[in-house]
Order: sequence, then C-alpha cells, then structure tokens
Amino acid sequence: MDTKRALTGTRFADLKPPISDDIIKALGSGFEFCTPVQVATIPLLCSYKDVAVDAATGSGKTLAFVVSLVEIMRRSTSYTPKPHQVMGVIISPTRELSAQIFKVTQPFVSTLPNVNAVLLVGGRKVKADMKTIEEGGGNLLIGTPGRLSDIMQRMDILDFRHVEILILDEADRLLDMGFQKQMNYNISRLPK
Ligand SMILES: Nc1ncnc2c1ncn2[C@@H]1O[C@H](COP(=O)(O)OP(=O)(O)OP(=O)(O)O)[C@@H](O)[C@H]1O
Repeated sequence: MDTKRALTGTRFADLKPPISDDIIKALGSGFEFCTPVQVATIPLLCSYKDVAVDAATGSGKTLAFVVSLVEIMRRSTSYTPKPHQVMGVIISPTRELSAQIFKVTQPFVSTLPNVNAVLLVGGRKVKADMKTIEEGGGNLLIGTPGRLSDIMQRMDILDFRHVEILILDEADRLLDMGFQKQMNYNISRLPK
C-alpha cells in the first residue's frame, strides 16, 4: 500500500457527525476506511470549522474536502437551491487540478438532485462558460482564480448570498502564483 495513503481503522460510515447514507453509498466499496487526513478533517469541516491542511500528495485531501462539501451542501437550509444560487466554491491553482477535483466531485454531486457543478478554467471561451451557467445553473463552482473572478464579475445572475463552504486547494500556491487580486475579489463576493 502507498504509505502516504495508509488507512486508519475508522470507516467513513463511523465518522461523527455522521455522513449521509447517499454519500457513503457513492463512496462505494473502494472507499470504506478513512486516511488520517480524512479522519482529522471531515468531522471539523462538517462542523463548519475553518480548516487548514498541510498534507502530502496522495494523502486523500481532495476526497476529504469533496465529501465534506457535498455533506454540507446536502444539509444546507437552502437545499434544494435555485439554479443560480451558489452553495459552494472550490478554487485551485491550475486547470488540471480543477478538472481533477471536478471529476472527483461528480459521483457525490450526483447524489444531490437539482445541484449543478460547473468547471470554470481558462483556455476556453468565457462566453461558453457563461452560456453553460445561464442555461444549466451553477450551484457548485470549481475553478481557477482568474476564470472564476471573470465569471463572478460578468454574471449578476449568480447569487452568492447562500454560499456555505469555500475550499482553497493548495492555498499557498494560489497566493504564490500572483493571484492575490483575483483571490481578494473572489472572496470579497462571498458572505462573511
Ligand atoms: N479513504 C481512501 N481509501 C482508499 N483510497 C483513497 C482514499 N482516499 C483517497 N484515496 C485515493 O487516493 C488517491 C489520492 O487521493 P486524493 O486525490 O484525495 O489525495 P490528495 O492528497 O488530494 O492528492 P493530490 O494532492 O495528489 O491530489 C486517489 O486515487 C484516491 O482515490
């Protein structure tokens, strides 16, 4: 086994506060026991605590925040959301990482009827992203700082008043890479 991903004896199904059955089902048989990072962070995130994680690659960090985020969205009082009501935002420093996170969220987001996740990264036409959001909504926005701030500035239709959770993946890189201006803007649009 990959030592960085050595599993604990704690099952996802044993975590407190408990994770919804639908999410446990979506984890499937491949993900029964938590990694140390998951045991340490999922209960805190699901209790609405601010959490900073400094963990090695492959430690299960992505799954930890994805499971927590979907659990929080599920519990939210605003669930079921209107199509343009944003409930969660995940910002990561590169297109590839954002795409990878988007992929990991899919089976979990699909347990929430009427919740739409959108991938917002550079390298494709911003108008196409706007059309996707206009037509399909955007309850969970996943992307890079520049494209996210671009969309936030252009799209008044998006309602950020009910955002429940903000994830900054690789926060140190997000700030190192000269995204301060966009990050400040993005965060300024979210509820305190
Ligand atoms: N509890 C678990 N049981 C088995 N496999 C797991 C578990 N958690 C994560 N994994 C697998 O371990 C790999 C790394 O997980 P993940 O991407 O969440 O880690 P990470 O720390 O975010 O890594 P990176 O920073 O490299 O993206 C993935 O293939 C994921 O499916």
